[in-house]
Amino acid sequence: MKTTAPAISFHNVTLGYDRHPAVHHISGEISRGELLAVVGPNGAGKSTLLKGIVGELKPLSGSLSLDGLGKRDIAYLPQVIEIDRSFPISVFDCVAMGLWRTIGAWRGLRARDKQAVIGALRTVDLVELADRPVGSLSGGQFQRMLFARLLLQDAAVILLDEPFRAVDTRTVAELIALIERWHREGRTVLAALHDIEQVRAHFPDTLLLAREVVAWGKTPQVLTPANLAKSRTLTEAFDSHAEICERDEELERETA
Ligand SMILES: Nc1ncnc2c1ncn2[C@@H]1O[C@H](COP(=O)(O)OP(=O)(O)OP(=O)(O)O)[C@@H](O)[C@H]1O
Repeated sequence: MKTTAPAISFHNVTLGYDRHPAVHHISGEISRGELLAVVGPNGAGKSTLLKGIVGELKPLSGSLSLDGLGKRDIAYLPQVIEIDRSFPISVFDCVAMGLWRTIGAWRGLRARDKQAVIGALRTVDLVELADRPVGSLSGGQFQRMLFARLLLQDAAVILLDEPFRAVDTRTVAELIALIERWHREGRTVLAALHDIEQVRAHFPDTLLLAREVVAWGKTPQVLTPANLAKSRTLTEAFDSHAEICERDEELERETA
């Protein structure tokens, strides 16, 4: 049973594209301060769920609520492949964008804002590269830069989509330390991940998805061999058959 106030509540929510559900009938709550891994095979709907929370996708049915939180309280890191790395901007300026919420889009940076940017760059060990264009960074450096920007965003809820993709082991350890710091600070952190051992080691709670919820709760109880096998079977079955949501069809027949 959850003891703390929810940060995000799902009410039988279905999310998808062009009216085709990608993840459906999700109900449940994510508590404030939770460190939750969202796990599932390719195509299970992990990114779709995060996009639903951040408001990039409107529910096809059902609803989700951010209890007492606004969109501005959410920081979202999409998958690296969705980010345009050719944007002509320096590492410093890109990280400074994390301050947008506090200083507004058009005001210049004050001395203390610049110090905050340098501090965030120092945390991720990128001060030396502050003047470089973002396009010249390696995959791991680029991801560290995005984490520095998240640090400055100071958000209550942080959503990370595959944050360790194309990142070396040392950087992964540093980024996990930052995630654990956010957790200690009482922020709600969700990360879509595929490395099960990483999840077991660092994430107390897990939501296992396969186009629907397979299991949701304490990580050791969720990541059982039986649940993992079920998630693979369900995702494959959904991918090969379902164009439309069968449960919705049944409901329509019942209520017709
Ligand atoms: N923009 C889109 N338009 C149409 N279908 C999409 C779109 N994005 C995702 N999908 C489909 O929605 C389903 C869920 O995709 P999603 O990206 O959420 O899964 P995932 O669990 O994040 O997968 P991965 O581990 O491969 O990143 C997939 O069948 C995918 O093809």
